Amino acid sequence: MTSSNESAVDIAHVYRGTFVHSTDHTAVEILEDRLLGVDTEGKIAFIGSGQEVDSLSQKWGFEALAVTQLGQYEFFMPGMVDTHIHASQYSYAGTALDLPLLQWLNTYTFPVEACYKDLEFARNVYTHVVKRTLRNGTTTACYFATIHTDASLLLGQIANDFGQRALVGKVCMDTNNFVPHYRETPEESHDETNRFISEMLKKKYPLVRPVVTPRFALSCSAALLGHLGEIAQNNHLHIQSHISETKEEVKLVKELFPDYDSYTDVYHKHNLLTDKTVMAHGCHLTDEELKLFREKGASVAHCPNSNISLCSGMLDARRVLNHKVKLGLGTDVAGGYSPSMLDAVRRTLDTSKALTIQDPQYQTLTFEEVFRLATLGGSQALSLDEHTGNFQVGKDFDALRVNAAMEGGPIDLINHGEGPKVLLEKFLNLGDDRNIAEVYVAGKRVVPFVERP
Ligand SMILES: O=c1[nH]c(=O)c2nc[nH]c2[nH]1
Ligand SMILES: [Zn+2]
Repeated sequence: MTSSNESAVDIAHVYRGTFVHSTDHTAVEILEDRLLGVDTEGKIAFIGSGQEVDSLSQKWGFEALAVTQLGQYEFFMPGMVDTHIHASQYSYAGTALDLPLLQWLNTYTFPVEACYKDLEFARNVYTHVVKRTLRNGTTTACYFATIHTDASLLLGQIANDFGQRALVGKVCMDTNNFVPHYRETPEESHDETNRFISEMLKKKYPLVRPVVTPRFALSCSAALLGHLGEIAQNNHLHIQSHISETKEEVKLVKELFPDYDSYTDVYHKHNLLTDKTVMAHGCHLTDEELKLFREKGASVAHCPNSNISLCSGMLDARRVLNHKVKLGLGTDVAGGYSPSMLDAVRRTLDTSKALTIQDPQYQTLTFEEVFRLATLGGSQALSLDEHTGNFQVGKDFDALRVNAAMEGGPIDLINHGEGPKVLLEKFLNLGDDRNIAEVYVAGKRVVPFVERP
């Protein structure tokens, strides 16, 4: 759909209908009867009123007849951002939730992760997790893989092939006394991280990047943490890890790193707390630690399903927001049993309500706020908000075409006259992948999947 037009860019697609998104000022902004144009690079070129279709088509050089019109119960929302998911744990998602974190790691997680030496095993699980998350509306995922470089590179390739925006981390761990066959030497971890980063960057994937991934302080020697901080700093890379998920873990970190002010300080002193760092959980962070997060621009990935499933704790998300610490949501498969960000939205609301039950004065998160955490908040938590997170001209078009009334879907009744805000609320609380008619990443339709030879 290109022709001579006033502007320098060519328009590839134009959509007309309702757009629902978040801004810094408004948790849910509803844009009704808008025209949104996507250029050939997949970026949002313009947003205008539907009434102005003729003047906009002249200005931008598209055929008014080629505009895609959304239906009455349809809307576009930004793609969701899963700020913390273990792709490698997807094989046992939905099982093994009967132990606390550290026993859970030793009993279920490490033995399974050790299997990713086998690239065919890895290919099968990684293909399923990328497809499942995309189908459920995750346009951006921040993945943990395993310690295996080649399998981690394969995850990057699969995300790229299916068109998902992703940060992919080769896990680093040189300490594991319980399952000693699943660990690296400090030298291996350092060298393989460098190889992982350089091979990943060589691919020049448009939407997939490496992320430096120390598993957590209990799995890494101080020397390894120091090396990883240096690698991240020298290459301006993202960093992900876990922090203060359980009280037992916090206590052990204190014993293992007695010379540090706090768990957060352990990462900070090793240059691992930056404005490109996302730390999962943070249930037991102190105010002092949250202040350090804020100062450094580091973010928290709230993983409520996992926090409840492993009985780790309940993150007080309101406190994190009050500290002005960037906050996103994570499924944390497989400590969290669901790969769907809609589940993360619901568990975030449940946790907030449980905190209100404990203290009626507690300011419960609203569904609008949680919608923002799942979209714009997540993009900010991953420092990707220049590219994605909402419908702002110049950002990539990462979007879900939601049909709240999809035939055969889980939402039976929409009352006469209910507007887009109610459709959004119903979708967040009742919807599933049947309501997600299409998924776009950087302007490209990635769901429904195109059958490949
Ligand atoms: O929920 C979690 N899942 C993990 O795999 C992990 N590793 C360290 N800490 C962790 N927490
Ligand atoms: Zn995790």
